[in-house]
Amino acid sequence: MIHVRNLDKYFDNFQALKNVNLNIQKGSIYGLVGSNGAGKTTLIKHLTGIYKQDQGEIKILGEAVYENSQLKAKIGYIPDALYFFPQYTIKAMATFYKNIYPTWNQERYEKLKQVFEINENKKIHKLSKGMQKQVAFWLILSMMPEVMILDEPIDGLDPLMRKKIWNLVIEDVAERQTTVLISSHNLKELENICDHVGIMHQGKMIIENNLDNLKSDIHKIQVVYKDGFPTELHKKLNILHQKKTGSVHLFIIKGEQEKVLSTLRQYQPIILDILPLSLEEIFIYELGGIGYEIENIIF
Ligand SMILES: Nc1ncnc2c1ncn2[C@@H]1O[C@H](COP(=O)(O)OP(=O)(O)OP(=O)(O)O)[C@@H](O)[C@H]1O
Repeated sequence: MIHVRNLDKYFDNFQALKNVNLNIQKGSIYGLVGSNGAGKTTLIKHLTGIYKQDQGEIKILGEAVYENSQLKAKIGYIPDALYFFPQYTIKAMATFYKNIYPTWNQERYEKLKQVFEINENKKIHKLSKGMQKQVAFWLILSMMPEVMILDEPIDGLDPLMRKKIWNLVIEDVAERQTTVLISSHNLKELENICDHVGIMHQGKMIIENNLDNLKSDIHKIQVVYKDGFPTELHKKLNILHQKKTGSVHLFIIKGEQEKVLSTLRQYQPIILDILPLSLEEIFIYELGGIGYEIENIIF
């Protein structure tokens, strides 16, 4: 559905995107995460046809998106910095959308009034930041796009509204096989709704995978050995992080789970537990593994 191949983008001499690849299947909810300045918004602006790449290929529904207005009409986009026409009310903005997007669904717009509970005759620029985000979702959900691209979409929304909106997005994906890309620093929420994740850092896509596969390749393990941790294990395992509390060693180890466990078992541990690993932890340790200062990561 969305395929990006070897994408490069320069701003003057600065290379913001370096050989980026991205693949999103139809009906998938894809979480795009990364360190600050990694290139997420720049990538998204290519997917929405705002920027033209210097190198590489971008295909959405099999077509190039740049200067392709027919394809753009199938893509619903919530940018990180929202823009509405000055002086427009919600109703006027909805009419504008109705005229532009052939898939606009007035019935849905009317139904969603009950979810958002904002008077449609209000001028959008007079609404709070969070309410403006709600309006953006109200409009995008009513335009029934094939693809939704959401850049930091939940910033400024209260927890209840975030939950309501995610439910609407998930329902939409289930009913219509919408394809969704969400860029966010809120990894806890992304983890609950995404099936695939791409992690960016310094202009590169460093990992792209199904969330379950990502979790099956990295493990949090608590282990206790009678005579302390056998030092030779350091050579046999890909340890991304470790911490010792009393006799308990906590490790983040990359690799196939069975192999990791059998290696640890060779030295007869007294305790060997696998603990659940969150997307937030995967993000921290994967980036830590490529030399990014863990302390610098801002969520
Ligand atoms: N129009 C531009 N001109 C010059 N440099 C730019 C421009 N837009 C982005 N950049 C640079 O490209 C890099 C990537 O920026 P981008 O906004 O894509 O990052 P991001 O991953 O979305 O970051 P954040 O999580 O902080 O929002 C940054 O170093 C940024 O300064």
